Amino acid sequence: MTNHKACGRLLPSQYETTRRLTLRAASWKRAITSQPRQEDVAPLTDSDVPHVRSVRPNALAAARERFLTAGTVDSDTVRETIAASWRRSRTWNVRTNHVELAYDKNPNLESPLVNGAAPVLQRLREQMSDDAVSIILTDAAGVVLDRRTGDRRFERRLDQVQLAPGFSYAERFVGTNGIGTALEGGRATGVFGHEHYAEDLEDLGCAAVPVHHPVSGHLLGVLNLTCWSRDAGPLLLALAKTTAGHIERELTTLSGLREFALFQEYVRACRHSNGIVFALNNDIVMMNDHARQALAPQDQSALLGAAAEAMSGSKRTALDVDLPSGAKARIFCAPVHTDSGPAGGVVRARIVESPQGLLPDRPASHPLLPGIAGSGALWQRACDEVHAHYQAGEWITVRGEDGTGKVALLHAVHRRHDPAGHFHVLDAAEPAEPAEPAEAAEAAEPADSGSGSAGFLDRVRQELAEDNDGTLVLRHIDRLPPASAQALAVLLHQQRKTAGRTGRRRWVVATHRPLDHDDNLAGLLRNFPGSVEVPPLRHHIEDVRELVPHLLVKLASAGTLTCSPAAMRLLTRATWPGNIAQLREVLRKVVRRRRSGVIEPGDLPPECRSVARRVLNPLESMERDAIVGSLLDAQGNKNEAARALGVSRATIYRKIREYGIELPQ
Ligand SMILES: Nc1ncnc2c1ncn2[C@@H]1O[C@H](COP(=O)(O)OP(=O)(O)OP(=O)(O)O)[C@@H](O)[C@H]1O
Repeated sequence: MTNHKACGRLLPSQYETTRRLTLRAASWKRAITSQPRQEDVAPLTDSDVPHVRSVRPNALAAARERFLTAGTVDSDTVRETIAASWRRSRTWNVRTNHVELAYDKNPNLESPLVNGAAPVLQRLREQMSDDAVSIILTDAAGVVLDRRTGDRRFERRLDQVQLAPGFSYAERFVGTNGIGTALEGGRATGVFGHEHYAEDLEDLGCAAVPVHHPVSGHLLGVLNLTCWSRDAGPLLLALAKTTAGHIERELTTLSGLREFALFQEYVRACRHSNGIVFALNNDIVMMNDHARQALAPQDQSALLGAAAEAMSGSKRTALDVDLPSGAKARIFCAPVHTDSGPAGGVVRARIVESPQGLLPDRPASHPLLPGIAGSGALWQRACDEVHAHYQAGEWITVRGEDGTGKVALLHAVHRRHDPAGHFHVLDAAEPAEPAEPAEAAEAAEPADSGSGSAGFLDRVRQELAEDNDGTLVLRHIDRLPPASAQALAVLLHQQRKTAGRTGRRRWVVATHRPLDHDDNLAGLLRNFPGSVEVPPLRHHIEDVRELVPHLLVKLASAGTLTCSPAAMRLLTRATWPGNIAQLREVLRKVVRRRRSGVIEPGDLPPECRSVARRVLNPLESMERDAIVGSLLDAQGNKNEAARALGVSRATIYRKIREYGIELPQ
């Protein structure tokens, strides 16, 4: 154990040395106020500000000891952020008594982050003069890229704990610490003294703030300030936030110049080519219409991947790429440079071979739909059918279990053709707004009393009366009482007649669950000549692999959250009775606790733990549904269910075991 650690442990009075703290605080205040645009500093929240000053350090040390020996956390002493990080550190089996890290001898020191941050770090270093504070920049994996320290003794201390260029301070290697915990939580984080998981770090205080790309929002790295724990305080975090803000502003300027240069080259290439053109760098992809039409999504990804690799050599390159569809493309990559470094590159591509023989630039068979994910056969069929009905202007019903993505699919088709057009959803399940008692008594139709359907009919009437083109979705029409369904049928019938006369084109779609019998809705359904079925998620379970990253990007916004193979295995084996809506809800719960890093099985809520033993193909999951349905009809009597399905008793027992079917007693 070093002397410094001994100081941190044995001399708690040092924590209270206000004179020294005041001196440091004055120096940091000077640095904060001398930075331009001070008004941009984000306000400190309770959870940002360490309360280690109000908690006695030996109480914190005792709380840490209790956690390490008994696994219990004293919530009065330990902040929730720290307790959560301690638990993660324990799951990763991080050593508590010694810091020894892997060394990356070639970290990327030419990245836009390093270039953009350099002048900001230099400015701050000059303002901090000889203070024992280290200004540290890491990449998104926590690998230290740049470290600037005024005080030699303090610098030697950081070398001892390998807080030095090339070493990763990710939580999974070091446990709770400013850099790693800020990366895990995706937010500004201070970690002070005994809050560190590793004993070696308990004499240090760190304030770390994630730095994001100003255009893509991707996490680029972390700006971290480290000092002796006894000197640390809320101002350290304020200064770290200000500095991270300045780095992001530098990046905005640099990336604006780079992206503009890339855009100019892209437009030039599009003008001179009537084929496929891409432009890309680490943060953005531009693609012409020809590329979107001619290539299936998986072929686009393969081409982009090959082009990105080819351009890492920063020379003009031509190469042939085998695509997942079986086609072969020839790509020509031209890197684009600016004074401030590489800006990406422009790629022109030609399909030179296709599975059917020579068929250049074969159009993609499925339309690309914005904002949704999924390429499983049943899901694609639903997409194609809805798309075809939209193009024909034919009114349809879209049926499917709750949360299968009916409205999401309609919105995507609408956006593909008419992105600026009017898209309106009226929900029959939504309660009516409360009316004034007198009005309500007058307005209520006898059959609708007590339901929200009167309000729904009014909203439909009002929407139809407005002179809009675009798309109108009537959601959950199966929840309407019979009289309201009839009234709606009359309303829509009149609308169709009027539209026929005036030629006004509004696409009306109704969504509902699968119907056992449609007597109540028969009149209403006659207004919709077409009908499309959206499959339950378990029938296109392979799409979970596409849906998870897609939904995580939306839910975690700024953070970069990925799913480990083990967690993905659990997600693809769950049965998802609530379909995509349930998957989204599960991921939302995960994101609430973790904004970046990797999702492990332990991060998933319990509903994902009871799963089939393997991924079922669509046919198998339909078979499982049929068995479950008939078991439910037969109140769990397996013989009766087997008879109804026309299979033997042995078969139904085998299938129940194979599919892991469990019915409530
Ligand atoms: N293919 C998809 N890709 C991405 N997100 C999707 C997809 N399908 C559905 N979602 C998301 O899942 C959630 C539920 O989808 P949506 O509301 O469209 O389902 P629904 O079938 O219309 O629901 P309901 O049965 O309640 O009417 C939404 O947040 C939606 O954005």
